[in-house]
Amino acid sequence: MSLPYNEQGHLLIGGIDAVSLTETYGTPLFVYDVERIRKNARAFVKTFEERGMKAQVAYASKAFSSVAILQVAKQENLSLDVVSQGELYTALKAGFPVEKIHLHGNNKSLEELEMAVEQEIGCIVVDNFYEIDLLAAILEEKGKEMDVLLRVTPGIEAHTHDYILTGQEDSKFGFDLSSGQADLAFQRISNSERIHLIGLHCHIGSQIFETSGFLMATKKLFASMDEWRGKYGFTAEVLNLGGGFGIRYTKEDDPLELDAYAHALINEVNEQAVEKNYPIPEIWIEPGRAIVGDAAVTLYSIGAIKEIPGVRKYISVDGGMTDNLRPALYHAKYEAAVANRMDAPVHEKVSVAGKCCESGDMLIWDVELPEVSHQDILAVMSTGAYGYSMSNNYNRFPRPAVVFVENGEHQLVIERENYEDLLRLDCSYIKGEESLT
Ligand SMILES: Cc1ncc(COP(=O)(O)O)c(C=O)c1O
Ligand SMILES: N[C@@H](CCCC[NH3+])C(=O)O
Repeated sequence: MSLPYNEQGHLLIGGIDAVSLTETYGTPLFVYDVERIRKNARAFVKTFEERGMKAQVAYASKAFSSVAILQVAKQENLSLDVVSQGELYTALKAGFPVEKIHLHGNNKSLEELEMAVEQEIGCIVVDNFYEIDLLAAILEEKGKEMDVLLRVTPGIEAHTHDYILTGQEDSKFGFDLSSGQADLAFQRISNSERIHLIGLHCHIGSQIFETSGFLMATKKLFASMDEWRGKYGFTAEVLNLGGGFGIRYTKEDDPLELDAYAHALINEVNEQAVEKNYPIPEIWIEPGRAIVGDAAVTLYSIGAIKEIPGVRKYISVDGGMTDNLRPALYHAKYEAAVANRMDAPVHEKVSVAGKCCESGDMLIWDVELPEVSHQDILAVMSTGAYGYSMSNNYNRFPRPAVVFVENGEHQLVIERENYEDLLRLDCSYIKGEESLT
C-alpha cells in the first residue's frame, strides 16, 4: 500500500493534509475523496456508453446516504437504489430526479409504498406477495400506475461472507425461481392493470471478486425470461443484475477493475440474447461499495496503549464499532497507517481496539505500523461503504463528522453529533423534571 504524504510526513487525502483536517473537524472523522467517487461512477457509466448499451447505473445508497453524496451521484448521472423511506426522503431532499429512483426492501411498509407512488418514482423492485397486494391497492386508490421489477433469487451462492449472501434460494429476499414462486408472483402482478412489470432483478451478494456468479445469474434470469416469453408472451425490457462488485480493503483482496465487471455482464447479456433470439434488455446495475468504498478514510486519535508482554499490543482509538460495524459483524479486514508519521518505518505489529464496552470491538487485529504514541492520528482505509451508514450510538457515542475533499478544498457535509443530539428524542418520565431534557 503506497499512500501519498507531504514533506511533514502527513497523509494526503485528495491532496489535502489529513492531520490538518483533524485539527479543523476533530476525530473520528470520515474523509471522502470526491474525485475517487466520480472516477468509480464514471468507470461503470462509460463502459456501458462505449459498448452502446442502454443501461442505468443505480448507486445503492445504503452504502452511504446523505444529501451531499446524492448530489454527487446526481451530477454523475447515476440512478439511485433506495431501500427505505428514510433513504427515499434523503434522495428527495437532495433533489434527486424521481424518475431515476428505484425502491427496494423485503418488507416495504404501506407508508413507504404510498410515498413511492405519490412521488412517482421510476420503479419499485417487488419482493413478496404481500407487497404486490399492497401496491395494487394503493395504485387503485390513488388512480396511479407503477413500473416494477420482480426480484428473484436465482439460486446462486457467491463466494462471500454468509451475512452478505443474497442470491441463494433460502433467503429472505425475493421470489425463488425453481419452486414456482416467481411464476406465481408474475401471475399476481398480471392481475393488476396498474402494475407494469418491466423486467427481472437479482442481487447475488456483496464484495464479490469473480464474475462467474454474475454470469450464472444472468443465464438463469434469461432462461426464465425466455420461458415466460413462451408461456405468457412477456418480454423483459430491463434486466437488473444488482450490485456486489468487490473492492480492495487489504492486500489479500484482488478485485477486478470496475469496467471488467461491466464488460463481463454486457458480454453475457449479448450472448444470451443472441442464443435465445431475445431483444437485448436494458441492463441495470446497483453498485454501492464499488462507488464509495475506497473513496473514504476514517481518521481517529490514538489514546490508550496497552501492551501484554509477549502477547499483544492494543492501541485504542476514539471510535470503533459505532462508526465501523463491519469488523464486528463480518470479521471484515482493513489496512491502517499513522497519518501524522507516514514516513516512519514499520516498527511493530499492533491490534487496533475501538472504545466500546465490547471485547469484539476490534477494528484491526495484527496490523504492522510505525511506533505509535498517544495522540497520533490513525487512518483506516477504504471505509466509505457501510461505515457511516451503519454507524450507531452504542454506549452513547455521538456519530462522527463527514468531510468531502475535492479540487484542493474541504467541506463539511455531515456535522458531528453532539450530546444535545443524543438527548433530542429523550422525554422525561418524572413529572416536574422535564427541564432536564
Ligand atoms: C438489492 C441490493 N442492491 C445493491 C446492493 C449493493 O451492494 P454493494 O454495495 O455490494 O454493491 C445491495 C447490498 O448488498 C443490495 O441488497
Ligand atoms: N452492509 C454490508 C453489505 C450490504 C448488504 C446489503 N444487502 C457490508 O458492509 O458489507
